[in-house]
Amino acid sequence: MDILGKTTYGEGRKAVNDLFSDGLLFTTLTKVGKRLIQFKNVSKIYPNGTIGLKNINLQIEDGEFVVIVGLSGAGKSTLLRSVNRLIEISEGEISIHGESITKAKGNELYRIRRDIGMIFQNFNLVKRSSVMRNVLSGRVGYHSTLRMILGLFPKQDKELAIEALKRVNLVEKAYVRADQLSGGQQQRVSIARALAQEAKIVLADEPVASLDPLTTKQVMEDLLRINQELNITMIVNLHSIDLAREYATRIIGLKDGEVVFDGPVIEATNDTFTSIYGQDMRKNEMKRAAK
Ligand SMILES: Nc1ncnc2c1ncn2[C@@H]1O[C@H](COP(=O)(O)OP(=O)(O)OP(=O)(O)O)[C@@H](O)[C@H]1O
Repeated sequence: MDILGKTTYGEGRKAVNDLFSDGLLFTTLTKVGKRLIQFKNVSKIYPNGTIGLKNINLQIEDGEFVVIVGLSGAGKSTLLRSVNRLIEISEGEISIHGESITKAKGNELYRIRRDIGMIFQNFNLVKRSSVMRNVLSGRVGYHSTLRMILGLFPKQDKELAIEALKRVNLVEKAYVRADQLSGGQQQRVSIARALAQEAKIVLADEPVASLDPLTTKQVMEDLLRINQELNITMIVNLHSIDLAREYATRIIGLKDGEVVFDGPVIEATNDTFTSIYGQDMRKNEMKRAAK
């Protein structure tokens, strides 16, 4: 059976067709070409001397669903946040589709970042604003600051925001205040914000860490659906081995700032996870799964 399940997949396909017929996301989808994220000899040493990353060399291809796993403190957030320079690396270079984000300045940096959406554990929404306003904030990179302060979003942006909300099944909440939604719904609003941004890459830093199992599944399914249907590259930090196995096409295991495993999900055996997490952690996870 398709991993998405027949119903959601069918609905998703219909949404894609609708978007094409509206012409809304047509430009976005036709712009999609081959992209990749490349880490060359990347290290990060924090000002207090802590090593965050040690000589990372990676290449992530267009459309991959990469899950980064590792113990707390292994360097997952540092790796993820270095992609869009939320964290500045100390050595090496990161390039995106052949352009160095490490060296980019001013408008060039702004333009590269516009293609990268970010999803946080705590959702990072403006809680007192409406869902719609939060989703529209994904468009700020496309307009002047003055226009954004005045909230003057063009009609096409509003249509894009509505389509993004439809994709995460939240269109009926468009004019509800963000803090009136459940945690899972708020996370799906942040996914819609990344869609409205027309991000080509989504970085998700522990996106389900504060959610219950059912909501976790909904959020992971949304991420998978936009990965598969819009070919948006996903890089997701997760603590759960089971979720990594279920959703990733590729798993990167980090330990003490170094890549200790990098391969397709099928090659990530129990021994692989034991080497990343240690014996006790792996056993705990297996016990939980058996319950
Ligand atoms: N701002 C900082 N200053 C100093 N050290 C830091 C800073 N941020 C992270 N570190 C350290 O860098 C290392 C990697 O941290 P990072 O947050 O990337 O790990 P992680 O795998 O994401 O952990 P978790 O799963 O707990 O979020 C850890 O030793 C951490 O203590």
